[in-house]
Amino acid sequence: MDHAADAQRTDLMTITRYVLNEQSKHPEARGDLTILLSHIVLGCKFVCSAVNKAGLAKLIGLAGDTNIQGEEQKKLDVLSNDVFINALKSSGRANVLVSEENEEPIFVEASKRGRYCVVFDPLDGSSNIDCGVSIGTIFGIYMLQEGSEGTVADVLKPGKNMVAAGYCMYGSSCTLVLSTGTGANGFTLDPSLGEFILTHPNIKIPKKGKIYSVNEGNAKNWDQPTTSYVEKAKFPIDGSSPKSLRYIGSMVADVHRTLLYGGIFMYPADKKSPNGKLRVLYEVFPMSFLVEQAGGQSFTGQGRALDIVPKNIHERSPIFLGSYDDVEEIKALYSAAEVKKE
Ligand SMILES: O=P(O)(O)OC[C@H]1O[C@](O)(COP(=O)(O)O)[C@@H](O)[C@@H]1O
Repeated sequence: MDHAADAQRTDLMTITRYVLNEQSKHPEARGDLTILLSHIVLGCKFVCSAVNKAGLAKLIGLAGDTNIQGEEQKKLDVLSNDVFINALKSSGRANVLVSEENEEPIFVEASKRGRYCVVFDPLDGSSNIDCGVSIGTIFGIYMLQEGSEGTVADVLKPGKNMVAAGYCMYGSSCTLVLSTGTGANGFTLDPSLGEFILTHPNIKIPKKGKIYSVNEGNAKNWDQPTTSYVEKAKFPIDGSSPKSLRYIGSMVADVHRTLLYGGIFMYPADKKSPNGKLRVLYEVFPMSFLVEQAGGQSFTGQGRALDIVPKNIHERSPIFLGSYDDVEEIKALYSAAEVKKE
């Protein structure tokens, strides 16, 4: 009998146990973050089951409204948004909420208010919802500033101020990747237990990758550094093999692959959208936080993504994130372009 394997098989590290262990290192937080995260996890489990049975439950298709981004809302967008808002409110630990689907911040009523602010994209990858391709939920968590009762100023802060971030991918398996500032860990939902179990401890992104991920359909509008980077990836001049292009069109799925396999994911600025497409608070920041925790880096074309000080809650930014060396390459191309301008 292989006792070690048995011990490992029976000693389940659930996400709750993991967060409780993390939280024990911060007694001042009184378990509040654990309670908040357990409500986010509940929301992910609900959305996972809704996504899995979307076709059966007539949850495919449009809801009939348009969100602040000008996007037609999908039924699952609206359902996921409601689930997370209610779960966060009922946690009693949330104060200011920012959702991709809501034009204004949501201020939790005083009786249920807590010390955390949550920014989230309830269902990312909308263009892939109806065809069953991997989609996900993205979230970032800030603590209220000292003495604040909870205002939008508590979330218009650099991403490096976040205390935790994560995403949950609804794909062939349901995987939640989380960081509370001490590394990034992946948990897979065991449907038979209804529990997220630690399956990817202490994720370390490969220092250099063989994959680049970008919507090449926008290539004609790219700036020079992005064009040069993709050109080099396809036609390397140093005798190395060309990189492979992988693009799912769901940021959660593209970043998840990048975290595990290495490489670079980018949504650059272009002539049509000079600030890129992806939103700083609930897409760029959480993903950049996780990538940095896994040993990679995240760049905007001008600087470190987590140093951005957002001016509004739906602000967009170009993003280049992934393996340390790959992002270094694109940073070098941007600084060379800067030198040329001078
Ligand atoms: O279709 P495009 O322009 O390549 O954009 C794809 C990107 O847009 C997104 O779908 C934006 O997110 P939403 O679906 O939440 O609006 C990202 O997941 C993805 O990386």
